[in-house]
Amino acid sequence: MKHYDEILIGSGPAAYKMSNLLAQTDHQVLVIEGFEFGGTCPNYGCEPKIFLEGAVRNVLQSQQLVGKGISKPATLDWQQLMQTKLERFNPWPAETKENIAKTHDVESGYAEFVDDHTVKVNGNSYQADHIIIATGQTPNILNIPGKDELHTSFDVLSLKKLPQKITFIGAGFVSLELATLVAAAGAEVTVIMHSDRVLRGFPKEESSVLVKAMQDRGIRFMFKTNTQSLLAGDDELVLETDQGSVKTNYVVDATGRHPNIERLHLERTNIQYDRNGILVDDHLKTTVDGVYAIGDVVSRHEPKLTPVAEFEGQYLFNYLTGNTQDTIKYPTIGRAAFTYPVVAMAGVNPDNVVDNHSYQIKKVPLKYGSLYAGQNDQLSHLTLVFKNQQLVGVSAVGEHAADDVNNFLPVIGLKITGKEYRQAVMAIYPALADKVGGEL
Ligand SMILES: Cc1cc2nc3c(=O)[nH]c(=O)nc-3n(C[C@H](O)[C@H](O)[C@H](O)COP(=O)(O)OP(=O)(O)OC[C@H]3O[C@@H](n4cnc5c(N)ncnc54)[C@H](O)[C@@H]3O)c2cc1C
Ligand SMILES: NC(=O)c1ccc[n+]([C@@H]2O[C@H](COP(=O)([O-])OP(=O)(O)OC[C@H]3O[C@@H](n4cnc5c(N)ncnc54)[C@H](O)[C@@H]3O)[C@@H](O)[C@H]2O)c1
Repeated sequence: MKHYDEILIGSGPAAYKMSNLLAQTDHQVLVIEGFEFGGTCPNYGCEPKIFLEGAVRNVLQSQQLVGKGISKPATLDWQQLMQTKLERFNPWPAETKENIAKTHDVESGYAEFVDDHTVKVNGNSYQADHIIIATGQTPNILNIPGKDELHTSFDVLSLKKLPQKITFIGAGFVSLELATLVAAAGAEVTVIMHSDRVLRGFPKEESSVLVKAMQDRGIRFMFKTNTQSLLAGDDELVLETDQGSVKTNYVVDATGRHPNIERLHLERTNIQYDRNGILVDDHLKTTVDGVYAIGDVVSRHEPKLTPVAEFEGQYLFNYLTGNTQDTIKYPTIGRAAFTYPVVAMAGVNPDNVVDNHSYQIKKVPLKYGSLYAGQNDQLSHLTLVFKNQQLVGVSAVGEHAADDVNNFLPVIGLKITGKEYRQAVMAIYPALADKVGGEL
């Protein structure tokens, strides 16, 4: 049986980061990928999503400026946009595989464990000093009658012809981002959620601004609604809910994602997991010596995002090659829903600040600045959370909310004061970052 230094199971951002770092060593490495090389983010996640969002944002911005300098708003040609997207993204998995194969052995196929230290793929068994599980997550599918008719984000991001009526179940990142895209392209969109709010984990105020803006563009929200079945009608689908039926042409299940562990056959091993993923210690080691887990498949509190997956890939490389013995420590993590407007945050959520004299919350409307007013952006605002005068949280809603939050991140992560920031940095004016020094 062939023995490697490292076996990487999966080739998404977590494993790809490690694979690239290991390529600079003399380690013998095997990378096993069951589906598209490169994983979720570049093939059917962040990257195609933000690519499509580029045109969508232009269209929505132009609509916002009608009567304020633009006489005719732009319109979106979904088929043309999708064709452009497919031409760019279709070659990526093969190119990624080719790139990995320059320095490592590769297997296309789903890996499974035979025992604690043996992995099998395509009928071949392998062992390694270190086996790294980086298998990510996959969309949930509701267990309702008609579930075979449900689509996922994967389908939407390659949808060649836009259905007239599209319904999303769930109101998290995936649902609201994709609803923004297809609604801008002309689909009639309904978002159904079982709770009374969208984007759990983000501040209520910013999330409510987003819902109002989406409703103003004609997107329908059904709160506190439970989906019961999806039935084929005469010429439409009928989604039955406890609040009545919804006639639609296409239904997207966006009720969350779960760790990709079924195919690994962990029951043949002592590797433990829970519903959030594989259990690891502070060195990302599983409950079996020599076996590690990184990326979205890990059970942890930190959000399941590409930069977090890559950070773990980098950390584990450093740990396994003896560059560090430290336990993993996560930096301040920013996150955003790329809706229109964008909702973004990092650090302490103002909703979680209990009445405590050491905290101060500052609200900063942005619509008065010429940069925002020139785009007729009436919604943008920032919320800053200070603890004993130190910035510990920032959230924002607006067209530029992701960059606005990014601009404040170093202040939180490096724990610097406003005085230290202003002494060290003078940002370009007028631009997004120019407000950081002034607001601290
Ligand atoms: C629609 C969408 C939009 C997103 N947008 C953003 C965003 O804007 N910003 C952001 O930070 N994050 C975003 N994410 C999340 C981001 O894609 C993930 O956090 C990231 O891809 C995680 O990387 P990973 O390497 O852990 O897993 P993945 O990228 O999921 O890669 C895991 C790989 O393992 C493979 N695999 C699974 N089981 C096996 C097996 N048994 N054997 C071999 N291979 C296997 C899979 O096929 C897959 O290729 C988005 C996700 C989605 C779905
Ligand atoms: N911009 C980004 O960074 C980005 C974008 C997309 C995905 N992601 C990553 O992918 C993960 C998954 O995103 P997601 O949107 O699929 O999940 P999510 O957990 O963000 O949202 C799931 C939604 O489905 C609802 N829901 C759950 N069960 C339901 C049920 N039975 N019926 C109706 N509604 C139900 C939840 O209340 C929630 O609104 C995110 O947590 C994030 O880590 C990130």
